[in-house]
Amino acid sequence: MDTISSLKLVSAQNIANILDYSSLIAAIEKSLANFSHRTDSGVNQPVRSVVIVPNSDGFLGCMPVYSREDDVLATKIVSFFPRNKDVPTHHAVVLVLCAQTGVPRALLDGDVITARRTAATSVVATKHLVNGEPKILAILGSGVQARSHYIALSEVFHFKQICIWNHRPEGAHKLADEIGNNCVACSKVSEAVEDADVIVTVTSAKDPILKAAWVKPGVHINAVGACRPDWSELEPELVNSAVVYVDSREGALKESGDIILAKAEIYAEIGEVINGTCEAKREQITIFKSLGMAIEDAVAAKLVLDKLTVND
Ligand SMILES: NC(=O)c1ccc[n+]([C@@H]2O[C@H](COP(=O)([O-])OP(=O)(O)OC[C@H]3O[C@@H](n4cnc5c(N)ncnc54)[C@H](O)[C@@H]3O)[C@@H](O)[C@H]2O)c1
Ligand SMILES: O=C(O)[C@@H]1CCCCN1
Repeated sequence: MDTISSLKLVSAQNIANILDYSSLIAAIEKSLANFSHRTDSGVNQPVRSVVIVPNSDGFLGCMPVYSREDDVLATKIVSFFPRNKDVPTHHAVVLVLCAQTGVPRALLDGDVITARRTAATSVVATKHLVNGEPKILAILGSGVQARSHYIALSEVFHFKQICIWNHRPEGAHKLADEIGNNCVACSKVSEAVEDADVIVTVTSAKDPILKAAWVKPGVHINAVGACRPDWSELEPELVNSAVVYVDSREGALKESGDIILAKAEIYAEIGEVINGTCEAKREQITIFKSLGMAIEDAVAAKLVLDKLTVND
């Protein structure tokens, strides 16, 4: 048997056409809840293993997972080279294997999956943690995740205004032009976030860009960048003034500089809020620290493969 010739290959374009946010958000919400059941979950997901590539700031992450409920066995391989200029900074593939035999079944482009499942995860966290009906969204960063977060959050919430800041102002202006008339590019982070009900940090910053003094009481923050233990996007005072939620406690304690450097207390996993075992403290400043989990990629890949099978 030739493993390669029997693999189904699924392109980015194909995935972009069929992976809709409404199904994805529902699937991600279920998987986050299931993951946080731990011993009863039937999810076997080690913390991502990371290989550092010296002198490039780059790294390679391997993200395997098995989920009994989803009947899926998969692994994502993702690289992140933040200094890339002519090619994107992130590249990924998702390999799905038969959960009964281990036979490799499909290899999917991982770029669209990563962009959409990360944004869908932030949507789920925002739904559970935002205080009231959010009207103003601030996005810090103007790359791939900034775009997917704008699209995914706008599917669920109706923002009157969107404020974009980027460390290179031309990036913020370009994204603001793409989004249109209820969107402004801001030259300072403080200006972008001062009235925001929801803030998304999606930068490659290694040092804090967002400060406690700039945000409103009760704001909800999705902190999506800074995935290394010595990188952070949030000032420690901000992290320690908030109620901190994470995707995975083990992942956050190993990888999140925002939490490790601030010596912050993790209140709950977002799955524990969905399961009703921990409270959503909506009136306080809430931070959802997202590092990204293999289960998110696996359920997204499964959605794609299920839709392809139906259409075959
Ligand atoms: N939590 C998750 O599941 C998950 C998944 C994918 C990506 N990410 C992270 O989200 C972040 C954004 O990813 P992306 O795919 O949009 O990347 P991208 O390269 O498309 O965009 C990066 C953005 O950060 C800005 N930036 C670069 N250096 C900066 C600096 N020193 N200070 C401030 N801003 C800077 C760039 O101008 C750009 O707007 C990255 O940190 C990435 O690793 C997280
Ligand atoms: O979960 C992910 O896919 C990403 C990869 C890059 C670093 C942060 N997390």
